[in-house]
Amino acid sequence: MIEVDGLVKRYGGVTAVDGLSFTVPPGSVTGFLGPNGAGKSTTMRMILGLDAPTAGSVTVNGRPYTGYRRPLREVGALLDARAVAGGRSARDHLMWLALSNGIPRSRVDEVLGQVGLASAARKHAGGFSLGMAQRLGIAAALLGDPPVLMFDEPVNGLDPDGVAWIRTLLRSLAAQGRTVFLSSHLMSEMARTADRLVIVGRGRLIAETTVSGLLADGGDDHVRVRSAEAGDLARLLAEHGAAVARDPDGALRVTGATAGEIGGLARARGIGLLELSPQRMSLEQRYMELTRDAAEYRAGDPVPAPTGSAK
Ligand SMILES: Nc1ncnc2c1ncn2[C@@H]1O[C@H](COP(=O)(O)OP(=O)(O)OP(=O)(O)O)[C@@H](O)[C@H]1O
Repeated sequence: MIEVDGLVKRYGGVTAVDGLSFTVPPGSVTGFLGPNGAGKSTTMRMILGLDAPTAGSVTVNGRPYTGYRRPLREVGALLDARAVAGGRSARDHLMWLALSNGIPRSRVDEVLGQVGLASAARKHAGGFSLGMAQRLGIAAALLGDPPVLMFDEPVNGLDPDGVAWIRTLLRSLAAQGRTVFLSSHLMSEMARTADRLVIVGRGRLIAETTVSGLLADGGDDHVRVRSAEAGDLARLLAEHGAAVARDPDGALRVTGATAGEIGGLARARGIGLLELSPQRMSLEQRYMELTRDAAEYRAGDPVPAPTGSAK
């Protein structure tokens, strides 16, 4: 369990984290989401005691991370896959970590096998591809068999096989009852990996929810209906208490009635339908809507087509 309480971090005039409170419970994968610059990495560094909070506190299984004598046995973390001394072999790197944390040497070969690096164990980590470096970082996180695991953007730069492998690994670690916390700015990735979501923007909490909860809160569900007798249908639906608006292409945008109810009313009145489709806001759209005001950098309007260009 990770408990973040009123956390604040200021760097000079920049407030990177601004009164953040949330909980990461065991037994599930919790995604930490937010646009670039939202304060995710800063928060993760404070969880690991690599940065001191300006205010507030954070505990891991009830104690500050820095209070643990053998921290790798409590929390395994991958913050920056490239932060491995390049001259060492993968095996030596892990061996050094194991010895300094009182972890049996036999764990080194175990975790190298688990992440698929057994055949590269004696190669210099400095020559590793990004995917291999990510795997080595994950091996280091798993080394102490810790109950809490934390990963900053673990799928960055990985090929689809690597992404699928990490997803399965994270889910199995959570299924074993561990606390799994990972950051990403990609909602699509989180939707497939996380159960719970902590969404931040400009250092503040925007939502602490589940993937299904976020979808259910969408609030913009409607039914799109097209008919050659759209005017009659719109009047009929309004008489039955539905709200009807027009899309630019002439389709009706109906709220307050299900697709089944609309179809039933139209059939009873002999009105033919050309299209009847329930519309749900996607997780990605919902996320964009929530973080719209929090994005630090946002693209401007699309570049207009040159005038007089052929269509
Ligand atoms: N050491 C530092 N000194 C000054 N400002 C910093 C420092 N570290 C982070 N910041 C600033 O704090 C804010 C939050 O940065 P942080 O890296 O935590 O965000 P993030 O959510 O991890 O972003 P990204 O998705 O781009 O990695 C940013 O405005 C960043 O410029």
